[in-house]
Amino acid sequence: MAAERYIGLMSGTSLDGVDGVLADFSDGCIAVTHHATAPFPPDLRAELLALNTPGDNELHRAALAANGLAGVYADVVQQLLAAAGLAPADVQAVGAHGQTVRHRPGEFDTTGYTLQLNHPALLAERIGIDVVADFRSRDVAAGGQGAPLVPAFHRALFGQTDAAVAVLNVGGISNLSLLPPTGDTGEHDVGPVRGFDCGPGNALMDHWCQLHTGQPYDTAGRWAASGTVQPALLARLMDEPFLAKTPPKSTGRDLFNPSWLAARLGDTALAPIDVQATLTELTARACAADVLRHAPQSRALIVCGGGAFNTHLMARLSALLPGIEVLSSADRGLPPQQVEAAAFAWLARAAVQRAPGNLASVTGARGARVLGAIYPA
Ligand SMILES: Nc1ncnc2c1ncn2[C@@H]1O[C@H](COP(=O)(O)OP(=O)(O)OP(=O)(O)O)[C@@H](O)[C@H]1O
Ligand SMILES: CC(=O)N[C@H]1[C@@H]2OC[C@@H](O2)[C@@H](O)[C@@H]1O[C@H](C)C(=O)O
Repeated sequence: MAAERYIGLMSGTSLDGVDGVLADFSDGCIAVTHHATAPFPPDLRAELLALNTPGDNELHRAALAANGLAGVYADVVQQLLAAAGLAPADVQAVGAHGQTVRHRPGEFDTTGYTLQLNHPALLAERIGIDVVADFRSRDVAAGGQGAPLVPAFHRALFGQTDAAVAVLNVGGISNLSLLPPTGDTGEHDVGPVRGFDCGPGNALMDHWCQLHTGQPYDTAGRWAASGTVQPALLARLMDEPFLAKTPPKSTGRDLFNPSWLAARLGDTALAPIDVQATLTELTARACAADVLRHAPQSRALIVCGGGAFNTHLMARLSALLPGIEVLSSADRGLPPQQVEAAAFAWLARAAVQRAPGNLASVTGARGARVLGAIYPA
């Protein structure tokens, strides 16, 4: 059988840069064969971050930022082709997520919108491979949240026939997929896959760490681990209505941003190290509470996204979830930083095959929809 290769490109809400994977879907399997990354140039990162907040001359700035993003995406694709010794014609399509700068589904006129900056035409022009982009807007048009989209992929990759498992992605924002046992006879024996955004992942921790240590993130959570959780602050953070909201639900930097944190910190003078400890505890508690509320029967919690490298966060999740094995996705065959990019390779393939990519049980859309728009090479 001819090789069926797809590339997935993800740049998420952490804004740390682009992860790309080359995946081979021959024989119905998902095999990630190569991984490449590229950090954002500092100016581009600053502009993408700034575009998350209303500002002057946004249309012009967004268009130029999208050009810059396509350049970084193209570099990652070239790295993958070079590492694999492949030509553009050897790859069926590239799934390019784009950079979410606003996410307001179901708001305003009730349809609302989700906006991922991207320039798929420019990317197709640079790499000579079909590009699939704009994965979220069709689900929003169908009344859904447009996010999270990874649960269908999580099911394909991590679903077990004999046990319920949960998959937690800790990127800038955290999201959970709840996978019932697929059963020997097929899926959905014990209900549909569910999934939703839990709340903050690394975004607030990264912001605080950068502000007070100059480092982009708290490596292994060591700074947080040496601080003391502040109960009053934690209670104010946990009081956020989004955390208690019933799914379907999704969020982003529109809500969990430095202003949100500043409003809850108020004038209280706390040691920065203790705030970091408290922010890490917020992420751990919000995610653990969701597992216990929605899928306490889960046998395992498989953690992916960069947060899986935060040893302190992983230890807190384990402590808060007795009886549930908390493990990195690496222990189930795919390193944490590759899972989302692999999901967009998988979603690109779905688009090319005109197969639905969303799960209405997750996003709340009126039904299954083919996601994305194809820009031919
Ligand atoms: N060694 C580490 N120790 C602690 N945290 C880490 C480490 N490595 C990465 N991280 C965290 O992971 C983040 C990047 O995660 P990831 O690449 O999954 O984010 P993302 O793609 O922006 O995610 P999403 O789209 O899910 O929001 C970093 O910003 C940092 O907070
Ligand atoms: C609108 C948007 O970009 N959402 C992202 C974000 O990052 C994590 C969480 O919030 C999740 O809902 C989603 O990403 C993953 C890839 C998803 O759609 O499943």
